[in-house]
Amino acid sequence: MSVTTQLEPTLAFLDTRAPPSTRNFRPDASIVLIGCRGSGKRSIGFIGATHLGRRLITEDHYFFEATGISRGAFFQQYGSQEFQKKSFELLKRMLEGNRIGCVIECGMGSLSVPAQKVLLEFCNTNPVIYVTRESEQIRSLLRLGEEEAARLETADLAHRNCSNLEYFNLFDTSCDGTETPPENGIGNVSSRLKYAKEDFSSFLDFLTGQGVIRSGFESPFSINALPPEMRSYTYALSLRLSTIPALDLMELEAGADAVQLKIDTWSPDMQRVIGKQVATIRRNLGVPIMFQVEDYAFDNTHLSIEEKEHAYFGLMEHGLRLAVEYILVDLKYSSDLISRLVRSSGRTRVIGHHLHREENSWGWDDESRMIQYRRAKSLGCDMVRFVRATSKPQDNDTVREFLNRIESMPDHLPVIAYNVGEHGRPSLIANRIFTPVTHPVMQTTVSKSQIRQFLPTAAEARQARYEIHALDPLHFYHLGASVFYSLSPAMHTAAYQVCGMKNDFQSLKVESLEEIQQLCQDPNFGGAAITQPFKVQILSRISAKSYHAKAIGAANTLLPLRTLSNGKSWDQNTQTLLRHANQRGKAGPIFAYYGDNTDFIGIQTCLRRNLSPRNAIQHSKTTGLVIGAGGMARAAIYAMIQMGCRKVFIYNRTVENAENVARHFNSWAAGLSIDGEIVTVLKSRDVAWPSGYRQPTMIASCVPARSVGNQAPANFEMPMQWLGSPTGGVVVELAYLPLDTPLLKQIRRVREETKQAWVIVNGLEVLPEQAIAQFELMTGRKAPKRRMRFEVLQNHYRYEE
Ligand SMILES: O=C1C[C@@](O)(C(=O)O)C[C@@H](O)[C@@H]1O
Repeated sequence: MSVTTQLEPTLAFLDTRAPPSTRNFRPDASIVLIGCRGSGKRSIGFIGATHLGRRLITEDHYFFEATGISRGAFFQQYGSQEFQKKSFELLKRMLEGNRIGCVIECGMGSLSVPAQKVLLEFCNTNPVIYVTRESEQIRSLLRLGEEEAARLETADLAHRNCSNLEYFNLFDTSCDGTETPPENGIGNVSSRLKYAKEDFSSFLDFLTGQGVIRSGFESPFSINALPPEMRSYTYALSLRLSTIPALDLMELEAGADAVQLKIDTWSPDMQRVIGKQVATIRRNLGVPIMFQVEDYAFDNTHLSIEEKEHAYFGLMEHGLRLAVEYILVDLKYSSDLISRLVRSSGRTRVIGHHLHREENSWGWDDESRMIQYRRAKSLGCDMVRFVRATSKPQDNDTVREFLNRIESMPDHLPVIAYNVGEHGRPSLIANRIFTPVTHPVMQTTVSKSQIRQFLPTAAEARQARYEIHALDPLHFYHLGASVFYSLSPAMHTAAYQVCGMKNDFQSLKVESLEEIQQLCQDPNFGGAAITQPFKVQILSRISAKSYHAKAIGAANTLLPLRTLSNGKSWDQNTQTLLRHANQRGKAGPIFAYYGDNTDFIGIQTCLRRNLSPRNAIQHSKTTGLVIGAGGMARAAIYAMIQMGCRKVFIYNRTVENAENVARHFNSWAAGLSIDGEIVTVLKSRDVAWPSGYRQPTMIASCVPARSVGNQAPANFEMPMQWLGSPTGGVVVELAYLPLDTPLLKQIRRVREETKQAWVIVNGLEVLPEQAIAQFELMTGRKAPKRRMRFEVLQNHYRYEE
């Protein structure tokens, strides 16, 4: 094959058309899914519609509704020509009639040429996502022979040209039974597609732009509230595409804020490889991706300069299709090509990249760099990155001067600037945005690149900031009346160690709010996990609360508010709170507190993960049931409401406490103009399930399974008349001492007897999820989730009687 024919897929695309769309869609634009049979579009569509609360339209169903017969039957009855005509007509109508508010799954109709034209046009206004997955998986799912599979794959490629986005539907280990159940030995009907749910939901959050906007307003200390380039000192783990297969990406979590994915090899058909690795990084590390195509990717290709340029921009287009969060474009390319890329970048932020290799120029004083900065800005780049390969230590001093020059300009762009090479480290440590870092695992298992051997790890970079007192060691606590058995210290301490933080975390038994306040006045106080009986009471000592803590009426996370570096104290303004969030990690006098709630996040994460498609939430029909009336019960009710459930029942031994909780939520809901009573009390265990309501499919038990103080253990078992859901549901047990509570034993029994699909989530599954969110609130850094979950499993046996 000649070089030119090899290049065709990339070149043809770039040369003959304008970018397929600007990828700027209105947030409610309908999302269209296309792809071959077996790619998983239907499940993905279902996940997407549930996540966004939209209507799911499938082409097959639409066809059936319109014609009264299935596509197959229509084909049989009217022949191929008539079928093609009808199919096209209906596809067009389905798309054009549903431009907003839906998730649309296209079936086989999208393979015809006229349909692809319509889809291409749709790309101008709507996300059209090509869903693809591992060829072997499609083959085995559809039981195809080699030839048939090859034919399908070739036909499927046409989908790439009539879509503007691409989603690689990574194999989900929660579906094949190879995964150890999370509840370590208690036995479960494991939920399927739990990773796919998380992956595709975050893909959509990015596309619709909902994530950041919502977080900033609702919880200003959440790490999603500010894009990484606006946070202080962020790290980008540098990964080369070709080395990923040799790595266990799960091992690489270490407090990096992004992954810098360097495309270091090239072949004309590598889209699938890149798609798969982008999906793998997302699933394992869950941080934004910075996509960069290296010049040396083309070293062994014998391409001409022009062909390299085409291949480079072909890969960049592919990065945009995968909706990477950041894309780096080399400023050496022509202004035309760069602005074309910027125009089609949608929500992806474009970083103009400028690399200087020469040793003998004027260091960072060189005017050419300012020229490049201005050019990048005028071309519409969102950020600029300057990298200088140097062997002169004095170059580190001039980086700061260069940055000062830029930062003194009005409306300047965020700028990344550092030296690489033997003497580059001080400038890497001083750089504020996306400092490239490596990981200890890569230093040993993957051959070192010349530059990588001089890169710090995220932990080292952070430690260096402690040395110059830019960060202070802080004290964190777990505070409550009976905290002797908490697993929080183990989880948080392990996470500090992984991330190179010099904090400590201890559990302390406290008797009163005064005692809490006294402890938390220390200038080195970093934050506290608050537990019973203080979750509700603590609100009286908190000046600023997240939207969630306010709505729940309880906080489990207490954070200090200190004087800001600009001398200002605080006000309720979100912008001011974001500034406080950006000062995390520094000690100083405390004058007020901020409260948030992560219990609801833990519960919601577990409910979402484990709710089967048959029990997907329907506003008007789904009901929830919460046992208990403490802070955790409030969080459980809120989690269910946040997921779209509009009717939650509550039962508690002391009815009056349940009534207080119900009153709280009902007046909150009235303020949001939600009609009717959202929370209703079940007054006794003997009452029948209220008529007119479906049986609950989401249940959370928030009562201790052991005795607390002089209270007897709840030993709660569910009245059988409340367990009548024919489709089962999810039961979340919040207690984890003992792990196998009377309720869980009962649910397993019921499951055996009735064969109803009840999924059990035990306390050890929720606990790390709330702690992960809490660590992120407390430190502003991505939590090492795997490590925190591992600590729970390692340590809980110590507390079992
Ligand atoms: O309720 C809990 C559990 C917990 O108190 C623990 O036991 O570690 C930690 C709190 O953050 C959380 O809200």
